[in-house]
Amino acid sequence: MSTAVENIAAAPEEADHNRTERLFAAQQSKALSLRTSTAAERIEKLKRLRQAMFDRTEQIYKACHADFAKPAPEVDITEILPVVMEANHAIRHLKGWMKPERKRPTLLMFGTSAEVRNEPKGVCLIISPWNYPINLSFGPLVSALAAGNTVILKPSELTPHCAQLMDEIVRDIFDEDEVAVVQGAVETSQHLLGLPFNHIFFTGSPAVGKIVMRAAAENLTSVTLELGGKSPVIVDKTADIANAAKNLAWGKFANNGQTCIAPDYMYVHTDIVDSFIEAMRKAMTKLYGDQSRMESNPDYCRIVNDKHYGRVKGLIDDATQRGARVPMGGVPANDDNYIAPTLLTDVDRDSRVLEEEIFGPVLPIVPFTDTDRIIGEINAKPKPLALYVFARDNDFIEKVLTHTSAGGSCVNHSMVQFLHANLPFGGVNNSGLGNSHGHYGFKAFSHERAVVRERFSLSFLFLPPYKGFTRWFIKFATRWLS
Ligand SMILES: NC(=O)c1ccc[n+]([C@@H]2O[C@H](COP(=O)([O-])OP(=O)(O)OC[C@H]3O[C@@H](n4cnc5c(N)ncnc54)[C@H](O)[C@@H]3O)[C@@H](O)[C@H]2O)c1
Repeated sequence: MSTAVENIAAAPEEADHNRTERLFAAQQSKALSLRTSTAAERIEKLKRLRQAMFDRTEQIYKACHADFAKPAPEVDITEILPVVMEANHAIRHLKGWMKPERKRPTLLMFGTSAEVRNEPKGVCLIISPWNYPINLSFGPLVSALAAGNTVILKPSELTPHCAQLMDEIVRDIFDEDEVAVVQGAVETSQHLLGLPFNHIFFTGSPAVGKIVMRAAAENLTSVTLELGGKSPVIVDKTADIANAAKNLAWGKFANNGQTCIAPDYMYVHTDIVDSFIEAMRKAMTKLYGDQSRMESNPDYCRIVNDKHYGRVKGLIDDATQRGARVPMGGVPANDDNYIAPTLLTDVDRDSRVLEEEIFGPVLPIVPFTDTDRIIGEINAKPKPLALYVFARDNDFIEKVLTHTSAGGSCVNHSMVQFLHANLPFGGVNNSGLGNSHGHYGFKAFSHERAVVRERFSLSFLFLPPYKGFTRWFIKFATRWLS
């Protein structure tokens, strides 16, 4: 049997618009019948998707490796596990999530009963990025299906082997009027954005997020935007340095730093900068072996393509030309998009590496002594997707958390907020809009419909003619019943 990985040459560059429109129309009518779908029916679909993750594990490894040399254990942790976890969580809780939530009447609404019903939004579009191609496509798909929707999924064209494999998986386990993959690049994406979807779930850069939101506005389509940006780290002098280095080395260099919530730049208290760099060196050697042999370590993946390799190398070059030092890593001559795990110090404040989202294995270190000053600097930038703080001093931690804003945070760790199924995952302003994961993901793909049932309320007393008792009652209600 030929696999998706072998078939990749057949993948179209842009989708056939006629097929896309046929799919959309078919899904519109299917979505109507799915309004009455039961928890058991939805759970059966989630189980199919979960099973595919196990049945296709070897193909997923191959596709991720072909796209950016992603190591199999990292595929397990960051592609397969999150999808299986999302599915398991939804399967466990879906019945409860689907139940209408009863609401107690307020004084003014005495004599009514009320509930919030979570109804499916309808036909949903999921547009995903390349950096966790399977996870960030099938994760939202779990939430969309749990909420009873139909879905068109547009994966990234930059990870074509994964896109082709997902197309094959979806064709295998779903009817296309329920779930379909539409492959293609920018033109395909923009054509899809012109259709009147009921919800768009987009994961990608803030720049494209704005394009998506503008297109959605044309149809007043609701959006969830999972975006990116520069996620700061603060390492206080009270931090457990070895622990901070270990957790940051993993958080930063897993997936080669191509993670939306990767630590982007780091404030380290001046008193501990030298020992922190030494601890990072040790932590990296422990995780990925000796620096000189890291290039051949199969656990260390690659930059996705030449364009991004050139971009990340350009950030390092710009910083070093402005006087930055490279205490660890750098860019050896090579032809396979390898950049060593790199630390930068003495970085000029105007360097591009401190301005643009790095999205690669480069970590600039900025020493600090004045906490208020760095809080001010963080608040002067667009709100980040993640902010990490390492300290033993609880007052310090509390100060950082209360005086900054971020999509999510970890204290004394990095990245693990993504794996907590009971927490919302999302950004704020420039880093995103709305949430995903677990119950929050289910809500993103549901419309919360308010339903009031009249029994014996006093609302008839508001009806005209507005004279005598009615006038008195309106004033009474405004003062005492509102
Ligand atoms: N918040 C999150 O959960 C999350 C997760 C992963 C990545 N990200 C962010 O995504 C970015 C990296 O991913 P990327 O490079 O794939 O992002 P991207 O925005 O370039 O592309 C994302 C998707 O949008 C499509 N697209 C690209 N240009 C488009 C256009 N002009 N019009 C319509 N569609 C277009 C692409 O085909 C792709 O499917 C980073 O900024 C990262 O922080 C965020």
